[in-house]
Amino acid sequence: MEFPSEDIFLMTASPVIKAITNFKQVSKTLEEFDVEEQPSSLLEKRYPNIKVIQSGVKQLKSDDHKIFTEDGKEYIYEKLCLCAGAKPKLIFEGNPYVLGIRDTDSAQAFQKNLAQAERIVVVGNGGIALELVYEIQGCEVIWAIKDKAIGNTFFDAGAAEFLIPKLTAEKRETPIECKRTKYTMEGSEEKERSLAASDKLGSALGPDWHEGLHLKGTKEFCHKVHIEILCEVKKIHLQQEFIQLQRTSSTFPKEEKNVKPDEVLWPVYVELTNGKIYGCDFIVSATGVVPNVKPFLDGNNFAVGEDGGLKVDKHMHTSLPDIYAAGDICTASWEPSPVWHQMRLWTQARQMGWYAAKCMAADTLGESIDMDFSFELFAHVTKFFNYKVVVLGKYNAQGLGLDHELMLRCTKGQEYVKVVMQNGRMMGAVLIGETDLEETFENLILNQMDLSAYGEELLNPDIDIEDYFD
Ligand SMILES: Cc1cc2nc3c(=O)[nH]c(=O)nc-3n(C[C@H](O)[C@H](O)[C@H](O)COP(=O)(O)OP(=O)(O)OC[C@H]3O[C@@H](n4cnc5c(N)ncnc54)[C@H](O)[C@@H]3O)c2cc1C
Ligand SMILES: NC(=O)c1ccc[n+]([C@@H]2O[C@H](COP(=O)([O-])OP(=O)(O)OC[C@H]3O[C@@H](n4cnc5c(N)ncnc54)[C@H](O)[C@@H]3O)[C@@H](O)[C@H]2O)c1
Repeated sequence: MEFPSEDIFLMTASPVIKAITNFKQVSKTLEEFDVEEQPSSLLEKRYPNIKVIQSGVKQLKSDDHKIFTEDGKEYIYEKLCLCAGAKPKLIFEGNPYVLGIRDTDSAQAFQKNLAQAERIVVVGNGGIALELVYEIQGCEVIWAIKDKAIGNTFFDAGAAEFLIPKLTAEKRETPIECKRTKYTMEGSEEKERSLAASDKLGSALGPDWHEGLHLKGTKEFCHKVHIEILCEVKKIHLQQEFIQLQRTSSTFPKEEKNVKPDEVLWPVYVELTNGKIYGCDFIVSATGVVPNVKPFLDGNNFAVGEDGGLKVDKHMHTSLPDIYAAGDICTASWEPSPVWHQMRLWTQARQMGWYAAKCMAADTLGESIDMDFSFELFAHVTKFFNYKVVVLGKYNAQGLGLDHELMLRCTKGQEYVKVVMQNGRMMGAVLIGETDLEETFENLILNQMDLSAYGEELLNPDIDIEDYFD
């Protein structure tokens, strides 16, 4: 707290605040922490100059340095940091059978619907879809993806193949403990939580969000996932519409894989661009996010990135005076390190928030500030299909064009190691399983040492690679 005598207002639409606890720097850039929901009074007690105002911001007048909240109040700021996150980018938004997952309310609504479901369709191929298809039990999942292989935001086809057997496993394994951010709800008060209106945007759930949920449908089996590749959703037909089309159009496609007796109908039918139709109880749209900029744009001439976020420079400053932004709402618009890119993740939101605060303080004091080290290398640790997953740098050769080489090491059911090399330098890596390679590879990517002489030996499991580079 650099300015204990200044008033700091934390304005939030959510009744609880998220606090980071047990923060641990696992390596130079990989970090591990718990995220807890806490009543705002705890923060106010700890820092008396912070006041939490629980009301959504409905308007910003940047020319007047004023913001207006939904409870009819207005506030003047000297410096403002916008951290309003993102919203799910839903397909067929507004269709009552299409659900998104973002905050506690939407996750609970999903759980409730799943408890009555026999079959659902999951659309999307990123973090949420990967977690869902693995966690859901007792409900058939039709997983519709645009790509050839699963998990396109994190993996290539090789890694996808390594992971697939876990989806056909009969039994769920005991979850592994791994170094990744953990999400708990300790300290939050149920009473407060239930007051949150369902149309209000709460905080994104983040890591381990499904651990407190019971993700089970009506059946007794474990996984039953059918994957439809290279397709999108063309149309969603409600039951009545579907019956009508079946009756009147001789060319209308037949429903695939009907698990119910012929005369029993599904509430909703999904028509895919590959011509197939699946009946289901509901659809989950896990199709990414859009920055939540709407309340702030009207009347303010922000520069906005291609992904819809508020553009920020290397000091987290937006294009408007005294307004900064951090986390999912912003689009990093500085010239990034060759091995860093933005991804809307907890870790980056925390790093950006921390660094934005330092930039705001430095500006106030008229001091200069260097870019935070965390933006030197993209580093993320998570868990998919009960494997520890570490992704580093340009792990999918993002932006490297054809000018790169891949090296692989894979032991079925145990580990998958991929490194991305360019001109003898390591540019990125995907590590699945307990590889213990993250620190060494992090160093090799950061120091850009010429590794040409080592060739394939880099991934030789019989060599202790750490000794090589000490
Ligand atoms: C299901 C799910 C699982 C995820 N899993 C992971 C994971 O395993 N690892 C990982 O790194 N990341 C994960 N993420 C991503 C991560 O949760 C987000 O990147 C991160 O929460 C972004 O932080 P943020 O502070 O920018 O936004 P948020 O956490 O969304 O917080 C935005 C805050 O702004 C408030 N707000 C919004 N509009 C207004 C307004 N008009 N006025 C006032 N307040 C407002 C909201 O109430 C909220 O409190 C996951 C996301 C989801 C949805
Ligand atoms: N373990 C983790 O690290 C983790 C887990 C869950 C979520 N997250 C983060 O939370 C956020 C939300 O997750 P998400 O899975 O919704 O987003 P995502 O960005 O990870 O994935 C979106 C997926 O939807 C696909 N898609 C986009 N439009 C589509 C369309 N019209 N039809 C079909 N597919 C479409 C994309 O190809 C991509 O596969 C992301 O920022 C993600 O990184 C992270």
